[in-house]
Amino acid sequence: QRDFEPTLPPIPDDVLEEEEDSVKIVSLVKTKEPLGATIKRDKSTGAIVVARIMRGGAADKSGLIHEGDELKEVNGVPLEHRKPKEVLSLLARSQGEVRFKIIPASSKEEMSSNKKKLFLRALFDYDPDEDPAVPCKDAAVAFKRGDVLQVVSMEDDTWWQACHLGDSSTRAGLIPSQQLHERRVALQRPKALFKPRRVKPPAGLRRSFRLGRKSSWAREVARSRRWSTGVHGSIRPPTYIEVMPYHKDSKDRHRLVVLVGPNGVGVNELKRRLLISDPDHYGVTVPHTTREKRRQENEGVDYHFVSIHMFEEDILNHRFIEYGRYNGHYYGTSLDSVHRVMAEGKVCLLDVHPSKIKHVYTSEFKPYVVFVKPPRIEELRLTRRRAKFLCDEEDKNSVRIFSEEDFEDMIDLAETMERQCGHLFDKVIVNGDIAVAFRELKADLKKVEEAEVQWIPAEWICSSPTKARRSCGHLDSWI
Ligand SMILES: Nc1ncnc2c1ncn2[C@@H]1O[C@H](COP(=O)(O)OP(=O)(O)OP(=O)(O)O)[C@@H](O)[C@H]1O
Repeated sequence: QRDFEPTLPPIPDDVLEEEEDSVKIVSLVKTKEPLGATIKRDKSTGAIVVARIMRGGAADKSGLIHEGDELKEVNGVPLEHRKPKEVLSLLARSQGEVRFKIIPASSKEEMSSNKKKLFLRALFDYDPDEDPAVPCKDAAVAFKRGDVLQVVSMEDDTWWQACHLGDSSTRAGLIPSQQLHERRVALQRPKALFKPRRVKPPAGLRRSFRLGRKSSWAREVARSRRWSTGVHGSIRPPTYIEVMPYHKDSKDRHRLVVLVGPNGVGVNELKRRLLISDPDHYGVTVPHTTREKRRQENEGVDYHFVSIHMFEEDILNHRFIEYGRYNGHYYGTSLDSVHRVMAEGKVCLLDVHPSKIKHVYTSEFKPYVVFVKPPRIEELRLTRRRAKFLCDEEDKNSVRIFSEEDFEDMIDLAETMERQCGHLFDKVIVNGDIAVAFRELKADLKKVEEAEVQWIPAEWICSSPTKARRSCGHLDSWI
C-alpha cells in the first residue's frame, strides 16, 4: 500500500507472455574484455545454454549469469533455433549494454529430466546412527554398498545431499561426501598399513587353474599374484561411482561375469557349481598355450594350442586379458575367448586377478564383478575343516588341508584386494557356507539378468562423465 524507494524499472511487456518459465533479465555493460562465458546448444532441447562461467570474468563478477542458464534473447532478439555461432555474431554487433533474457538454471532444474541428474552408486555402507560426526542424524540418509543414490547437492565439501533411487519425491538427506569418507578411512588406515606381514617363500603356494585345470602355469600365476598384490594400486578407498541407467534389450548379449577373490577362497568352486547348475546358460573361456598338446587333450576344448610366434603377436596386439610363462611355455586368456562364449548367447564366467578387470571394463563387456570374500577366521576354520587343495609343489598328488596361516593370508589378501579394487566390485559374496554362498550368487546373477534397468558406470558411456554430460557432445562457443 506504500511505494518504497528505489523504484524498479517496469517489467518488459514480453516477459508477461512467458506463462510457464520464470525469466530473468540481465543487463551487462560490454567492455573490450569478453563476457567470460561459453555457450552451447543443448542437443535434446535445441536451447542455447551457458556451458561455463570463467572465474573472474565479467559474467562471473556480475553474479547474475550461471552455468546451465538458458539464453532466450539477446537485446530483444529471440535465440530460438539459432546456432551458437549466430549468437556470437549477435553479441559482437552489440555495443555498450547487452541485455539477456534468461531462464535461470535453478528453475530449469526443477523440471529437469533424468539425464541431467547425478546418480552415484555407494561403495560402502553408511549408518547415521553409528556416526557421531553427522550434523543431524534425522537429516541423514542410511545406505548400503551397491545402493544407487540420486545426488541433488554437492555444494558442501563434507556433507552432500541425496536420496535413494526412486525416492526423489521425498526430502533429500545428508550423506558423507567422497572427501569426508576418504579422510575417515585414511585416519583408520595406519592400523592396516603397519600390520606386520609374514613374508613366505614362494614355494608351497597353491593354485588351481580355472575349472579344475590345476596346471602348473595357474599355480605360477597365483604365485605372481600373491607377490604383486599389496604393492601396487591406488590407496584411495572406495566411496562412490557415477552410474547411468542401462536398459537391456532382448538382443543385447549377457554381461560378462567376473569372479575375483583371494587364492583358495572358493572362486573355482562357485564357478564349477554355476556351470553344473545350468551348462547351457553359463560358459567359460578356453585358454591359449604354446606347449605341446597332450594325448588326452583336445584343441579348443582344453586349450587353444598356438605357436610362440602367434602368441607373442597376440601379446603385442593386447589380445590377452591375462598371460604368463611357465616352464618355457606361454599360457593366457584372450579377449577373443570371452567374445566366443558371449557370442554363443551364454553368460561368460571369467576368473581373473582384480588388477586385470581393467582390460574388460568397457561398454562392450559390461562386466558384473563379484568379489568372493572369506568369512571371519572362526568360520573359515569351521567350514574348511575337510576342504583340501592342490599344493604348489610339482608333485601332482600333493593335496593338503588349509593351515591357520593359509586362512590369515586369505583374509589379508582379501583386505588388500578390497582396498585397492573395491570400487570395481558390484557384489560381495561372503563364502562361509558354500551352499548359502552359491544360492546367493546364483540369485544375484539372475536378478541382474532380469532387471529392466541396470546401473552401469558412467565412464562406459562417456570417457569423462561429468564433463561430457555438461557439454552434451557439442563444442562450447566462447562469448
Ligand atoms: N565355502 C566353502 N566351504 C568349504 N570348502 C570350500 C568352500 N569354498 C571352497 N571350498 C573348497 O576349498 C578349496 C579351494 O577352493 P577353490 O579351488 O574354489 O579356490 P579358488 O578361490 O579357486 O582358489 P585358487 O584360485 O587358488 O584355486 C576347494 O577344495 C573347495 O572345494
